[in-house]
Amino acid sequence: MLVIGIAGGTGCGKTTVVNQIINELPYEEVGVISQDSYYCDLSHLNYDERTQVNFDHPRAIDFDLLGSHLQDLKKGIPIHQPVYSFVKHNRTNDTILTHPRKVMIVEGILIMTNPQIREMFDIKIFVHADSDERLIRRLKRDITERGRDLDEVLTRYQNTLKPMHNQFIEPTKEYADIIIPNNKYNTVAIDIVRTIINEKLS
Ligand SMILES: Nc1ncnc2c1ncn2[C@@H]1O[C@H](COP(=O)(O)OP(=O)(O)O)[C@@H](O)[C@H]1O
Ligand SMILES: O=c1ccn([C@@H]2O[C@H](COP(=O)(O)O)[C@@H](O)[C@H]2O)c(=O)[nH]1
Repeated sequence: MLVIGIAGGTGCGKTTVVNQIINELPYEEVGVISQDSYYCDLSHLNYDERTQVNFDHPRAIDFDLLGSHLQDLKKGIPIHQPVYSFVKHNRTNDTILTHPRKVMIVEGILIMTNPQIREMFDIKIFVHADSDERLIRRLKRDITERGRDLDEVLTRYQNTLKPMHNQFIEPTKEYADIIIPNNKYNTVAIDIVRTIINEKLS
């Protein structure tokens, strides 16, 4: 199994890049794991308390569960990937049965901050977009798709997103084998990654 880690700040385009990569690749050969599925279970907190959580700090992620799921997949064992609700700020009761594939892509802002998880990646990719571009994209996405308003996104950006990005996420760029500039759609970089995957699959 080839495990590819794709990191980068919020709104840089990780999910979009993953979808572009797997588009046109054989469905049964490639699987995706999202770090968002591994936000810690916050059922012990009420909704208002959950809105105050710093979701951009590594401790927000259940890396133990992510690590054991990756180990299982490497051994050929299917996993039940949790499903997260950004509207409720919590894990749902649903899971997605995720089968091991020849290529597994793991994407998320903090996946390269954890040394054990980092070591599991055969290829490490960092997607870069400038912070103003990321903020604009996040504003549009969170308002249309994640039930937020302008004030929520800007307050969270100032209080946690920006400082956590600078402290934890941006420094993981140094671990990357490939950095994809993504201020604009980057079809050349996508083609290169797809070629690498196709070589593995052939
Ligand atoms: N290169 C790009 N140019 C313009 N908009 C983009 C680009 N890549 C992604 N987007 C848009 O930005 C938003 C955030 O992208 P997404 O892939 O969800 O980022 P991430 O997963 O890194 O948070 C989405 O609405 C997406 O359509
Ligand atoms: O309940 C939550 C959990 C996370 N977030 C924010 O999500 C982003 C990470 O997702 P991307 O798709 O990479 O943008 C992170 O910046 C958290 O702040 C949230 O808003 N609510």
